[in-house]
Amino acid sequence: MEIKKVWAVFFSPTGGTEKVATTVAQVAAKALCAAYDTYDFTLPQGRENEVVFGEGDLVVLGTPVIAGRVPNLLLPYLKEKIKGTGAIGVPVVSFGNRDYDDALMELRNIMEDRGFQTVAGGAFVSEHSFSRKLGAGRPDEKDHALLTEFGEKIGEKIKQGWVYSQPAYVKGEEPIRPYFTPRDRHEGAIDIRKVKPVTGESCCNCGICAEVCPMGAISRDDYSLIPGICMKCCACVKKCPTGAKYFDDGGFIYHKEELEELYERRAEPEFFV
Ligand SMILES: Cc1cc2nc3c(=O)[nH]c(=O)nc-3n(C[C@H](O)[C@H](O)[C@H](O)COP(=O)(O)O)c2cc1C
Repeated sequence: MEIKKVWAVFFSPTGGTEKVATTVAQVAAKALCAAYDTYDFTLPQGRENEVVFGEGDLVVLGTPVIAGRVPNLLLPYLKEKIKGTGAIGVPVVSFGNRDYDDALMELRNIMEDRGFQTVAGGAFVSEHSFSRKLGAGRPDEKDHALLTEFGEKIGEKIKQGWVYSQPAYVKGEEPIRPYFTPRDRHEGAIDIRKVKPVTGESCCNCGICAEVCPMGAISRDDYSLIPGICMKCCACVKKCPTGAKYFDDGGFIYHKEELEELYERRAEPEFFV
């Protein structure tokens, strides 16, 4: 099977998933002596048109893990606008040092349904969207060695004459489990679905927050207003040059602090080739 082009295709509000998908795809392209290209569907304009891959393409498709799953706000795009038509697929997810639960298996299943022939899959750690502590500095040198090993193994597997017979094995449970729910001290569910960041006085009206919001949720007339849906990806928080955007919701802060406390240990990437 000849691979002509290896693609890194990703949704990456704060850059972790992009690092994961592009590193794996670049290494695999080199191993297969194939061309390399990227497709970024982080911003709303990147999700307007259909993207069709086909025979001769190897697509490394990456999303962050949200509540142990593929981000539900991306499902319409993934299930309607990305087509595999026989391309080889590699699902990759990046998670913030807690766990990836069933996200990798869910992404593999979506790729299969969209006509990709999955050959491998992997879950890698990046800094957690909510935090500067959780997964800080990840993917680091040790992660890069594993990302490289994964990309090389994909190349080797295909060069050795791999022929598709069934979806790639990845870790996860089927049926896919429900979304991970944060809990308070009394085991009550913390519902952060409607929570949105607030804007402090240091806002200098540069508009970067509105430009980087993957949901196009921030008003272009008044950057302190968020009329659209917020997925809490924290692109606006982490990319604000003056630190003006932040979350002040009690449930959100409790959950973030609890994550930082409970998941201080180093989670390791896992890949399946
Ligand atoms: C709403 C939300 C839920 C998340 N849930 C999880 C989770 O269940 N497990 C985990 O380890 N990380 C979780 N994360 C962290 C992201 O998966 C992680 O930071 C990811 O690398 C971000 O990708 P990006 O840098 O490409 O934006 C969550 C992030 C957000 C915004």
